[in-house]
Amino acid sequence: MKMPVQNPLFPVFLKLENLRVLLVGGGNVGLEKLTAILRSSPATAVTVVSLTFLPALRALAARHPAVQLHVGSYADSFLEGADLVFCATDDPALHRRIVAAAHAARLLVNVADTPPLCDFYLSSVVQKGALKVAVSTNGQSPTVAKRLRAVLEAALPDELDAVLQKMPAIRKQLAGDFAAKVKALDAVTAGLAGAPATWPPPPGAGGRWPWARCWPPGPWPWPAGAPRPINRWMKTKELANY
Ligand SMILES: C[C@@]1(CC(=O)O)c2cc3[nH]c(cc4nc(cc5[nH]c(cc(n2)[C@H]1CCC(=O)O)[C@@](C)(CC(=O)O)[C@@H]5CCC(=O)O)C(CC(=O)O)=C4CCC(=O)O)c(CCC(=O)O)c3CC(=O)O
Ligand SMILES: NC(=O)C1=CN([C@@H]2O[C@H](COP(=O)(O)OP(=O)(O)OC[C@H]3O[C@@H](n4cnc5c(N)ncnc54)[C@H](O)[C@@H]3O)[C@@H](O)[C@H]2O)C=CC1
Repeated sequence: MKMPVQNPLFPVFLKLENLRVLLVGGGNVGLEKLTAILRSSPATAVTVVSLTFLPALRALAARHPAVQLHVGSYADSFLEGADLVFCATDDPALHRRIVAAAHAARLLVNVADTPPLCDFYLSSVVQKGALKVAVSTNGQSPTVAKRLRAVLEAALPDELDAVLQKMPAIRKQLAGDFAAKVKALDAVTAGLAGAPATWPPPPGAGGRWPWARCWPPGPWPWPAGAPRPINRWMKTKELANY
């Protein structure tokens, strides 16, 4: 029997800085959306249309030269030249009109607080240097997504970025055909995923993500005889110094 798909959303990482974004609404929710956009993609050309703007949104826009503020009411003409649309006003009827007009122009729309009207959702974003992890709960609980972000942020070692910075150079040094390179890269990075787990987890660890709580990895020196935590992140450190 076919299992139902729990989350049919298709994840992609957009080059948002190559696109033009229209954001309608300059209040609290508009500020949240603009913050999320600029945190990941600070050079994005965002046009914000709103009757009023929160001072914090004006301040954020002032720090990002590609953001333009238009004081006034939304009009369909703002959709011309937009690639992606965010609705964040306090007017649900306006949101429905914007979605209809945007869809007529084959544009994708995100409507704050109205999942059924969204073509895409925002995610909670974990960032460590070049590494980016996006968390989606399929709209079930943004709060759980936010909590998971914090868990992952704490669990992922800072050395991971050093590893990522080194990988292109390592890849360049490898000889052989594509398959041989994949094999060599798999071998170089085996420590990231391969260290065998110990069970039961060490004291202080537990719950669903014992390894996540093992970072930093427990007391030092580790008590004699106590089982070692999973040491995949120690391997990461070694690889960072490769
Ligand atoms: C469907 C989705 C569409 C979209 O907005 O893209 C959506 C919808 C709704 N959000 C609501 C409320 C809250 N949203 C947050 C926070 C975030 N919401 C985000 C995404 C999403 N929110 C998309 C699904 C994401 C997923 O799949 O998990 C995050 C991840 C990304 C971002 O927005 O940047 C960001 C966390 C960023 C971070 O910190 O990492 C908090 C918590 C807080 O603010 O602290 C609350 C209050 C607590 C609560 O209700 O949980 C409500 C109810 C409104 C009401 O009750 O009136 C709806 C509507 C509904 O659920 O019906
Ligand atoms: N602030 C929050 O954390 C939450 C908000 N909501 C809901 O989300 C909606 C938005 O909330 P906020 O951002 O706090 O409201 P807000 O009142 O701070 O912002 C709404 C913005 O929309 C603009 N606007 C209204 N009509 C417009 C039009 N025709 N053209 C252009 N701009 C227009 C206003 O000028 C204002 O800047 C509300 O319906 C609210 O009930 C729901 C949950 C939490």
